[in-house]
Amino acid sequence: MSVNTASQVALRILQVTDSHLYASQQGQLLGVNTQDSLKAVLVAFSQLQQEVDLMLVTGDISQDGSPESYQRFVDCTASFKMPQRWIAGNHDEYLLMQQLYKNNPCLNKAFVAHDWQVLMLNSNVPGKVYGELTDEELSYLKQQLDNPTAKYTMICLHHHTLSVGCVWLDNIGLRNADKFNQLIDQYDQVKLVLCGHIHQEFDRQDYHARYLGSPSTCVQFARQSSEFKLDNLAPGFRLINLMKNGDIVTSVHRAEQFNFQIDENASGY
Ligand SMILES: Nc1ncnc2c1ncn2[C@@H]1O[C@@H]2COP(=O)(O)O[C@H]2[C@H]1O
Repeated sequence: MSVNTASQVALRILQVTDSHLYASQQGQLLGVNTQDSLKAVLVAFSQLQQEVDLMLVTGDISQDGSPESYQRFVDCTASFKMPQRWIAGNHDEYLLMQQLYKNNPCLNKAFVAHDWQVLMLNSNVPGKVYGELTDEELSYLKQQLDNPTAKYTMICLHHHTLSVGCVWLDNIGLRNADKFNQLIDQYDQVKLVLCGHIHQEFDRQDYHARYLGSPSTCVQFARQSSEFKLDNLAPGFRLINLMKNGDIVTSVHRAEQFNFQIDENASGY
């Protein structure tokens, strides 16, 4: 068994996803105040006393697409000094995000840390719940993979690209996932595909890439459910260490101290 030491880590990441914030700080999703749950998740992260280099925010920052909801995310995370990188989810207003944060590196599409290249793809389709990578986005991906700036690649996008075993969710994943998966299968350097959207823990190895998904910072979806169903697991986050040798060390954590009562009869939102 290999032992990973700090000196072997290329990048330490905190993944925060699907916060679904509202303009109002009273905003609730299916009985959960989404600002309170995000704050509880951030407290749970702080209690671990783990240093990270980056906060990676994999979409659905906002539930209502309001400028105030993005400012709310900025305010909630202001005490954390690590850089942030964001992608848009289906509930986000991507154009608004680009306007609001046009001079902010949080929307940068690519960066390198030691031997890892990280690519941030936009799968948002305005007005739709499902995701899609435009031809332009797929060409960008291919161009980056043809001209790698580091030995290993991690790709982040909001929508999931493999079945997660929930029929209703798989119907609203990445619509052109086949194209995406066929493309990345040709590039051995792709070691990790990270998504949001699925509000549950997910971890699968497929060919050379590992596919990870994470709990939402608000409500959780029940695993292996064919229809929309909530789980009463606590909100959470994922830690990911990208190792210099290409390994990935990751763990999921939850804000177990957070008191909440989900609307168990909810059949959707
Ligand atoms: N009952 C349902 N059946 C299918 N989709 C739903 C249902 N309820 C909500 N949704 C959508 O499914 C999405 C899953 O994650 P989102 O948070 O993006 O937003 C959710 C809603 O837009």
